[in-house]
Amino acid sequence: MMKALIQMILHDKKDVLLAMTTGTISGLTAVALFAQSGFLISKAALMPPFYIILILTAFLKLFGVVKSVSKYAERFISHRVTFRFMSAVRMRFFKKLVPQTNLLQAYKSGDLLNRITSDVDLLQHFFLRVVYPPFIALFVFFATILFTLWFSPWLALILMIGFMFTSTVVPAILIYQKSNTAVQVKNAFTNEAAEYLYGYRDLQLHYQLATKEQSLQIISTDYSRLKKQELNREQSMHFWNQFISLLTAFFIVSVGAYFVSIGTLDGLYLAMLVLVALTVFESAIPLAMLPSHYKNAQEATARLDAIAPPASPTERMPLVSNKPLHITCENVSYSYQNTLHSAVLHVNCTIVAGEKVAIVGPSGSGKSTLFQLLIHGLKPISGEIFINEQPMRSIDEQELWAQMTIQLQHNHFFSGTLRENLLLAKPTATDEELQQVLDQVFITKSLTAIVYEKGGNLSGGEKQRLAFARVLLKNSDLWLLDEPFTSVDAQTEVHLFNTILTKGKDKTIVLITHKLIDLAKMDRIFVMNNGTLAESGTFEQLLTQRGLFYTMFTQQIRGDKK
Ligand SMILES: Nc1ncnc2c1ncn2[C@@H]1O[C@H](COP(=O)(O)OP(=O)(O)OP(=O)(O)O)[C@@H](O)[C@H]1O
Repeated sequence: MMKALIQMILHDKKDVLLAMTTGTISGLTAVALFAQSGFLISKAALMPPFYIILILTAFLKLFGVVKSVSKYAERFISHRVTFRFMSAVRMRFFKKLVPQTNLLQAYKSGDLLNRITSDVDLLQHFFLRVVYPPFIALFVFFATILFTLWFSPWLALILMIGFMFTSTVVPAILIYQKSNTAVQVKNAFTNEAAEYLYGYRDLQLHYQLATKEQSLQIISTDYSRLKKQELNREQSMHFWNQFISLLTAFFIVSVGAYFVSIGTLDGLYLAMLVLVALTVFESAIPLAMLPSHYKNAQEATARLDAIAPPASPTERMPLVSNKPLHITCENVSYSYQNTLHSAVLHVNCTIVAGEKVAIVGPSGSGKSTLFQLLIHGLKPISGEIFINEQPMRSIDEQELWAQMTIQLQHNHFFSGTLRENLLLAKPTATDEELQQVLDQVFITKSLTAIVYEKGGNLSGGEKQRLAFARVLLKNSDLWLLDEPFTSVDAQTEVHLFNTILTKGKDKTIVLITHKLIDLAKMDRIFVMNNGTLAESGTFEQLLTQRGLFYTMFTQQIRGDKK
């Protein structure tokens, strides 16, 4: 991705060039300003005609103004490049991140948050502190060394040695010393903090709060210590830079004084050359921190790359068919990352348009995984799912989801009003329409009722009924519902199940459920077991078959009677 970062920066070639030019002008005029001051002091001591002093002072003013204006322009332009660059980085990252619906399963949420915020933000230093400071330092030093060469090759050599030390030796030491640990510890700290916050209530109930707090405290102390070490290292690098600059000035004074004494250098220029040497190192100050910023950027990009592998280059096509949708699974298998067994294995099935299919099976048999595959939340590891003969993976996702009405096991509710949360499913719905669906799902709250973030003030059953209200509002031709009423009381559940059948009379419906009693009303039942589609058929067929469905059904009936 480092190459990609450079390419993103180069999108703004004109501004990059302008920032470098203004930065170089600012560096050069700073040197010229001090050179001129040194020269003016020496010249004034020789009592030249007044107009000479006047001209020299005018130049001093000119350099001062140019330095300030060019510095301002450099800051302005370089930050403009950085803002555009950051926006491109964020867009690139989010474009890859958003389609990966299973990210929270693969990463801890604290870790993910760290990558989204802190890793992306670390890259803001990439242009400002890594890419262009070396160019400016190089130009300014090169011009200053040439300038000094005009007066004395030896003094130019001293300046060059000083530059070599400050631009290569000091940063090289920093590269050698910098380790990855601070980033890793920071990550561990964020993870621990996120788990502490999410699990606060459970930890409290199990008397484990103090233990967790202790481990959080230990990681936090480790992190602070490492940050302090990093800061110390950076400060020592600044110190060495300053030291080299003063040492160079010292050698220039000593060697220059010697040359003046033997008459190979005019004493008039000595103060000027010393001030030049002191000033030119200012443009090298950012170089001390360059390796640290470079390494940070490298680590951040590696972490971002790890989470967001390049999107598959396959072109997504629109859903071409305008016939009612039917779904076909051909030998579909899926296994989760870092697991040995398949959650779904060699599933073959067809769901024809208008059909009502229930997917049932023991807990952990692969129902939800198959559901996720059907809604394109997961992509099969092998096999293919077709929508009207068109491979699902080739269809534009937005278009696909526009045709599907999906109710997940857990649905999100945003902080706002009930109305706003319902409009998500149908932005054009009138209040009358919204009120109607609320009545159909037996919600008595008003449309203006406040909903907390994540539906914190709603009961489990209310959340499910509101999610179902969204289904009724969206009302596309294909409904996919994953255990929609597990938290709803038995009587309301029967009503809502009937609503599915009446309102979805002409729809294709796929319903995952544990409740087997009412399934006679469904056209077909798929029975999952250990990831495979063990049985399929109508309610009567499956009962006559006396297989897994029959066993589950009789057990459930017995359980209900007890
Ligand atoms: N994110 C995940 N990472 C790894 N394994 C997973 C993940 N999600 C599910 N599994 C595993 O995949 C298998 C199928 O899980 P799935 O959730 O599809 O079952 P299910 O039939 O829907 O179960 P339930 O009825 O309890 O919801 C199980 O063995 C489960 O442990």
